[in-house]
Amino acid sequence: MSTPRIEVHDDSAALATTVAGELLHRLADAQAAGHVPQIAVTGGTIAEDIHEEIARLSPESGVDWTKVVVWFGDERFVAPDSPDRNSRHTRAAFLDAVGATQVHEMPSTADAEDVDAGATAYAATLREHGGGEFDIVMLGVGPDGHIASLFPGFPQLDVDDAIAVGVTGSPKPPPERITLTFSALNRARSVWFLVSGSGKAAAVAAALGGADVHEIPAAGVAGREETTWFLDREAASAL
Ligand SMILES: O=C(O)[C@H](O)[C@@H](O)[C@H](O)[C@H](O)COP(=O)(O)O
Repeated sequence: MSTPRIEVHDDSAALATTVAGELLHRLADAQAAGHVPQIAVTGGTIAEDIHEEIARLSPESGVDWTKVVVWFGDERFVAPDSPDRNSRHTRAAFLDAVGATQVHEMPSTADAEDVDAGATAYAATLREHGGGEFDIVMLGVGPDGHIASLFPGFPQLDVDDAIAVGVTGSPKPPPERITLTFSALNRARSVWFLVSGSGKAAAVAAALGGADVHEIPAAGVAGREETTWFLDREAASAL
C-alpha cells in the first residue's frame, strides 16, 4: 500500500485539466513501453469535468485509445438508455470522441436479471482480462466518504471474496448499483481520488486522518504503487 500524496489545485477547472493531462501522459508512456493500459473510470461531476478535458487534450497526446482497456468502478443498475447511467455520460463526454474501443460497461437492467447477477457477470469479464490489473483507478468521493458505490455502513465494505458486487438501497440515488469491491480497487497500481468542493472537505480530512473504512470508505483504498488525492482548495480546506 502506497503512502497518499496530495495535490491541491486552485479550483475544479484547474483540477480537471491537471488530472486529464496526467492521465494522458501516463497512457502515452505506457503505450510507448508496449503496454496496453487498463483504467477504471468513475461517475460524478468532477469526473465529468475531467472526461471533457480528456476529450479536449487527447488529440495532442498521442494516446491510441483503441489500445486502452476501460472499466467502470461502479454503475447504476438502470435501463441502458437511462440518464442515470455513468457509461452514457462517459461515452458522451470522451470515450466516443477519442475512439475508445475496449470499453467494458457494467450490466444494465437489459443485460442482467438482477443487480447481483449483473455484478457476477462483470466480475467474470474482469477475470477474463486479468482480474483487475488496473494501471489507474479514478474515484470520486462523496460527502459521506463513499467511493464507487461503497457506502458507509454497507455490507459490501466487508466483501473480500468478490471483485464486483450488487448494491441495493443506495443512499445516493438511484438505489441499485454495481460496484467494484475493495479487493478489486486495491489491486490497482495507481489510485487517484478526484475531489472538488467544500462539501467533501470533512470526508477528505477523515479519510487521510485514518478514519475507519466502515465510516469513510475512501479510507479503505490505496494503490499498490501510488495513491494520489487530486483536490481543489475547497476540498482540501479541512486538512
Ligand atoms: O456512480 C456514482 O454516483 C459515482 O461513481 C460516485 O461514486 C461519485 O464518484 C461520487 O458520489 C462523487 O460524485 P461527485 O463528484 O458528483 O460529488
